[in-house]
Amino acid sequence: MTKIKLSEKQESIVNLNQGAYLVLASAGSGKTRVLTERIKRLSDSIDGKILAITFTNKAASEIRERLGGSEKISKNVFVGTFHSFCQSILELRFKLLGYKKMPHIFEEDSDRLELIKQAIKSVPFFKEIYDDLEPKKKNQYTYNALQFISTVKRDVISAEELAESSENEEYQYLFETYQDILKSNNAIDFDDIIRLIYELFTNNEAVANLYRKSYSFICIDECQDLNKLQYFLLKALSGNTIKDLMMVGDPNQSIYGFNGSAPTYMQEDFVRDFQAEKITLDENYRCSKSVIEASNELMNLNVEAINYVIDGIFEITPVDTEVKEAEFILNKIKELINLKTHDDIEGEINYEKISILARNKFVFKYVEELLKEEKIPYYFKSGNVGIKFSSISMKIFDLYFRIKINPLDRLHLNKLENILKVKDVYNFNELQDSKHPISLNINNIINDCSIDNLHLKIEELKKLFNDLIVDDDEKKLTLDELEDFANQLIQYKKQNLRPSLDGFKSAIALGLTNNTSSKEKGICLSTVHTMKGQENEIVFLIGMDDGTFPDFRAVNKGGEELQQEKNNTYVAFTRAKRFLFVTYPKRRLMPWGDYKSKTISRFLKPLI
Ligand SMILES: Nc1ncnc2c1ncn2[C@@H]1O[C@H](COP(=O)(O)OP(=O)(O)OP(=O)(O)O)[C@@H](O)[C@H]1O
Repeated sequence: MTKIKLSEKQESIVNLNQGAYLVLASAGSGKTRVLTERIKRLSDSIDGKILAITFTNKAASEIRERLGGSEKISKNVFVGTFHSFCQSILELRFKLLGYKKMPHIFEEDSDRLELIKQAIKSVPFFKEIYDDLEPKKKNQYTYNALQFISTVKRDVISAEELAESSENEEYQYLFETYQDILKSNNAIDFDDIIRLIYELFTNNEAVANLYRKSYSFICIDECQDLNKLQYFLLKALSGNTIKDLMMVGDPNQSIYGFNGSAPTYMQEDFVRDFQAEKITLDENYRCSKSVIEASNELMNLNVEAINYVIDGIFEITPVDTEVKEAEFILNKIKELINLKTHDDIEGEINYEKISILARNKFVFKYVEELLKEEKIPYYFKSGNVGIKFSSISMKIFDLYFRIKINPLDRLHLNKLENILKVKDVYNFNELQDSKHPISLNINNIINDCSIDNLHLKIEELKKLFNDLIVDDDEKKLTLDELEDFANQLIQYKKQNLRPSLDGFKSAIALGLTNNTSSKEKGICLSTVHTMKGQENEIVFLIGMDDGTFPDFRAVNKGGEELQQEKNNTYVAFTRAKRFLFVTYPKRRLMPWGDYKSKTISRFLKPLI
C-alpha cells in the first residue's frame, strides 16, 4: 500500500492528544484516512484499548487493513460497526439481559414483517382495523407498524413515554407483543442488538465500568449518520470516565434521516455533552477539479481541490429514453475501455475502475440488460447484509440450520413446514413423501453438526447436491450458494478464536463473514446509499430526472427529506475520483405502457 503524506492539517488532527474533538470535514478530505492514522498512532503510544466505530463492514475492514495486523493492534483495537461491537458484548452478557440462551438475529425484513403481522393479529384494536383492509393496504399497514417498532427503538422511547404519547395504550401493547413474540423465538432484531447493550450500560453500572475502564479512546467515522440510540449508547458507555472521543463527519453527507439519523447528534449533542472542540477539514484529495467544481456548485460549498493538476471530466447528458440512456452508457464504457489509458487515470482503464450509480436499484434495468447482452462483467454492490439463498435446497438447508441451532425458533420452523408441506419436519415418512424429498438427506446431514464438523457436513451436502439435483441450472446455483456458505465459514473461523455455531450464524446475519471483494469483478452497479464512503475512478450517475432523483416522495414532502436527497446527490458526485458522467432520460416508460415526460433533476438545473 502506498504511503500517503498527510497534509499539515490532517497531521495535526492525527497528533491531537486527549480530549473530545469533532472533525467536520467535506467529502474526500481524508476523514477515514486521518482517523485510521490516529488510531495507529494512539495504539503505538498508549496502553489502553481503542474503540473504532464505523457504519459499514466494508469501512471497518478497510480500516483494519490499513492498520495492519500487529499483535498489539489486534489485542488493543476493536474496529467494527455499532452492531458488531454490541453483538460482541451480547454474546458474553446475554444472561444479564434475561436470555437463557444466546438470542438469534432475525435479520430479514420478511421475517420481521411476519412477526409484526402476528403481533397485529393478537392485539384486538389493530386486528379489527387490519382485517377490514384490502390486501394491498394490509401490506402497507404491516410495514408502517414495523416502522413504528423501529422508531420506538431508535428514538429510545420508553414504555412510559410510549403510553403518554400515543392516543391510547394499544400502541404500547403492540410494541410489547412484538417483543414478546421475538423473545419466545429466542430472537432479536437489528435494533435490539444496540438497544440491549444500551440498556445493559444504563442499568448495570458494574458492567458499564468494565468497558469504561477497558477503552481509553473512542473514534467514530461518518458521525452524521448517528441516530439517537447510537448516540445514547456512546454516552452510556463513556459515563463520566471516557472523555477522549473523536467524531468525524460531514453534515452534507447526511442521507439516513429515514432511519432516525441526524447530524445534530454530533454537531449539537456531542459538542454540548462532551465539550468537544470543533475542527474543520476542507480539502479534497479524492476528486478531480471538474468534479469538485460541480460538487461545490451543487452544494454551494467552497472546497479546495488539492489535486488541481488533474482536470477530470464532468458532463451532464440528456437522452431520449431509458433505453437510449443505457446505450449511451454502454458506448461510453466501450470508448473508455478502448482508450486503455488516459492522462487523468492511473494505470490501465478497466471495468473495475467504473461504477454506475443510481438513486434506487430499479433504475438499472436497461443498463443491466445491455451489460448482459454485451457480456460485460458487472456486479451489484451489497451493503451490510448476510446471505440470502435463492436455490430451494439451500433455503431448506438454511431453515434446518436455523432451527437446529435455535430450537425455539418457531418462525423458521413454520416456514420450513410450509415449504415442505409437512406437519413434522423431522418425520422420516412425511419428508420422503414431501414436496422436496431431498430435505430428508439435508436433515440427516445437519442433524449432528457442530462448528468443528461443519466443513465436513458441507462436503457431504456438496456430494448430495451433485448426486440428486437433476436440473443443471438449479444444481449450479445450489453449489455456488453452498460454496459461498463454505467461504463464509472459513472467514468466520479466521476472525474468531472461540468459534461456535451461534456465533457463526450471528456473524452471517451481520454480514461480517461476507467477503465481497472476491465477488466484486467487473463494473460496479450500486445505489448511492451503498456506495457511501467509497470511490472509483470513473462514475456514471444515471436516472437523474426529477421524481427519480430526487425521489418523488421526497419531492412531495419537501423540507428535510428533500435536503437529504440533495445530500445524496452530493455523495454520488463525490464518489468520482476523475470522471463523472451524469445522464437523465427525457421520457420514461410507465408500467402501464405510456411514456411520461421528464425534466432534469431540480438539483442539477443550476449546473447546466
Ligand atoms: N494527504 C493525502 N494525500 C493524498 N491522498 C489522500 C490524502 N488524504 C486522503 N487521501 C485520499 O483521498 C481519498 C479520500 O480519502 P478518505 O476516503 O479518507 O476521505 P473521506 O473524507 O473519508 O471521504 P468521504 O467522506 O467522501 O467518503 C482516498 O483515496 C485517500 O486515500
